[in-house]
Amino acid sequence: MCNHQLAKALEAKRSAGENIVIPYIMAGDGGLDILEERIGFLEECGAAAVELGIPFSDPVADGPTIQDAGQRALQNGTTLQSVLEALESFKEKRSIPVILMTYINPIYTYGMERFAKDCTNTGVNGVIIPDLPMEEETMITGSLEKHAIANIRLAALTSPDERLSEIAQRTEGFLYAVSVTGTTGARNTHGSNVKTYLQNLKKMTDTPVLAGFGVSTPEQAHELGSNCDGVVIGSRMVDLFHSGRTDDIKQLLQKSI
Ligand SMILES: O=P(O)(O)OC[C@@H](O)[C@@H](O)c1c[nH]c2ccccc12
Repeated sequence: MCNHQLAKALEAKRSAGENIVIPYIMAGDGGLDILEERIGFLEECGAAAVELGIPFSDPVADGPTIQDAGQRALQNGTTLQSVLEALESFKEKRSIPVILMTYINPIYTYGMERFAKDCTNTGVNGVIIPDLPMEEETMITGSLEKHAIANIRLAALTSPDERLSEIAQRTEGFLYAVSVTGTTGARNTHGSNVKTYLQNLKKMTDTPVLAGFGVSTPEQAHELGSNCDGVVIGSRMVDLFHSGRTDDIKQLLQKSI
């Protein structure tokens, strides 16, 4: 699968009238040998795609839940390379798109061209690189384009319209609308400005717009999803997997769609 397949998979959900839901999990949290099972389970629960975090020592966009998951994954020796190897080992067995969420540093160390090529080889469809601003992205966009890996851009609540519009034009796969000013983590409410922010982004692109950060309940998923195309659920998912509450994950996903 490639870039086009991510877009296709999301479009299929959108035209079926579903709220698109993408769960985030931390690769290597609980060990890499359970990765196949977790992705398979999320696919079964109706997830549109899976966002897979690569653990990193300095995760500036992450709150405590994902920081802790990253620490657990690093402690058991998880690296970008070992995650790609794990993904390769069961790539024929999954049909759900996989998106890697990684800071630029691990990619830089791995080698950017090698990274893009190995994403294709291991069946990765897209990437989210939160600490790579638009002004710096040309260091990797050539390689990602060459290997047809979707480069999913992030919009921020604090960006002026002109910048948002540029980001919305450039994004591939979907537009990630960061819906809080702050780090990742479950929250009870979103600001009253989020509704107009999402509606505004929707006008800027035909690519699906998904809201993320602070979404942890089906109510929030539908509230935000009613102003865009769906949501990303991260910290809550990480928490539920860590405590082994798979029934709750199933319910959360099925009620959020
Ligand atoms: O954890 P939350 O608040 O549900 O937010 C999603 C998020 O975890 C996931 O998309 C993500 C994890 N780390 C990130 C860093 C930047 C952007 C996005 C992310």
